[in-house]
Amino acid sequence: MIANLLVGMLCVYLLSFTVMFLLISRRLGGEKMGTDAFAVGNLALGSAYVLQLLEGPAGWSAMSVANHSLTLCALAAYSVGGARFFGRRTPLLWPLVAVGTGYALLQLAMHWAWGPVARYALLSATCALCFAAMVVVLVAGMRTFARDLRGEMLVFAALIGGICILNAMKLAKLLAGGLPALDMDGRFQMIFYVYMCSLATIIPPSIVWLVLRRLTDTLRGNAARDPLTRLLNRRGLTEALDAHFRRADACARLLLIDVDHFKRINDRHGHQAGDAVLCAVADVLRGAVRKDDLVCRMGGEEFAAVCPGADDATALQVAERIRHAIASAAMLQVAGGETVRCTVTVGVSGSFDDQVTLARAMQAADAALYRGKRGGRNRVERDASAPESDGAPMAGARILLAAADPLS
Ligand SMILES: Nc1nc2c(ncn2[C@@H]2O[C@H](COP(=O)(O)OP(=O)(O)OP(=O)(O)O)[C@@H](O)[C@H]2O)c(=O)[nH]1
Repeated sequence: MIANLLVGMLCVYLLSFTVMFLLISRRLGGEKMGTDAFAVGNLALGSAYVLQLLEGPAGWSAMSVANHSLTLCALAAYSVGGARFFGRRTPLLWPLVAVGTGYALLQLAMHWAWGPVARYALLSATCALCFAAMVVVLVAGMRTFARDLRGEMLVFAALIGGICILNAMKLAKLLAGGLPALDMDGRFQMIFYVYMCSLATIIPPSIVWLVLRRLTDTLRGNAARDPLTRLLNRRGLTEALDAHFRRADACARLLLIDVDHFKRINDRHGHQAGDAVLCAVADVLRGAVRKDDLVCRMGGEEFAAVCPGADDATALQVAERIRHAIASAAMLQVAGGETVRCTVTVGVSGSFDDQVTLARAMQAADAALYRGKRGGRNRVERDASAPESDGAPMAGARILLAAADPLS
């Protein structure tokens, strides 16, 4: 009686979360993060338990065969949901049809060859194996595809490990005592369904939490990135620098990088070509800086690179590397075979070590950049007010570099 009540509660949990997952997946539109598959999984498992309530004591009936097949389909749907959550394009419909039909035929064969106990034992053994495989995938995922969700994967692995053990115990009981082991008033079935109810209470909201976490991470990432080039934007740079200054008190230097005569590229080749050139510049910048440097699009055709821990000499080297890399790169091939090239002028600040001194560094780099523009473009200028420290090899306040301007 109590076990039947628990199964009834299970049906309510599972079916209400079916609706919840469906609503979330509709709301998410394109990137559903597996919520559609989780809805199908819950629907299949909820329906299986409804059939179990309707079919009465364990035995042979079409309802029981459908119940076992739906249970297996639910496991397949949850696996597909998990794979989709982690970005794998996994089909849902044909695996479910294959699992459902294949398992129904297998049940018939088992029942015909070895009788009803074998059919129930097959379900417990298959479930135990599937859950064990899920635990292995979750634990492996903690080191590979789900490194950012270690805690969550551990909790899922522990919960699923529990139901795996209970299924293995059910198998042992069935093999030892036959169908009476599945008596719904027995102690074991009570424990089994209390555990299942706990799982149904904990796992679906945890999946909703995972989806929420992914969404907020994506939103935060989008708010911190420039949509055209996917470089950090000003806000992303400020946040990244906050995090850097919290971790280390080493100073940094700022490079302001402005594409020369960018308006001419737009005017000559169109705004779309201009956008493509900005993306190509962003790619060159990514490749020209060191691993720990931050690259950002400040807006328009202006970019910035922050070099944490760099002294004057290093910052100037990075600036010159960037200038040279951009000047030598073919940015875009336009109709008629013409190659679009561009140059940049770079203003290098003195050192800064927090947000307040960053604002000053920004002004100084901007002033240096302005001088570079007035001085003919395609060059690196350093902050004239900053003392030449750290053995910087610059003799004067500025370096003027190969100034052949391909656009002038
Ligand atoms: N294609 C494209 N153009 C942009 C974007 N943002 C700003 N621009 C254009 O960039 C041009 C910047 O022009 P200016 O500020 O005169 O600078 P410039 O032509 O690069 O000249 P100097 O900086 O003095 O060398 C303007 O024509 C803007 O419309 C963008 O996202 N895409």
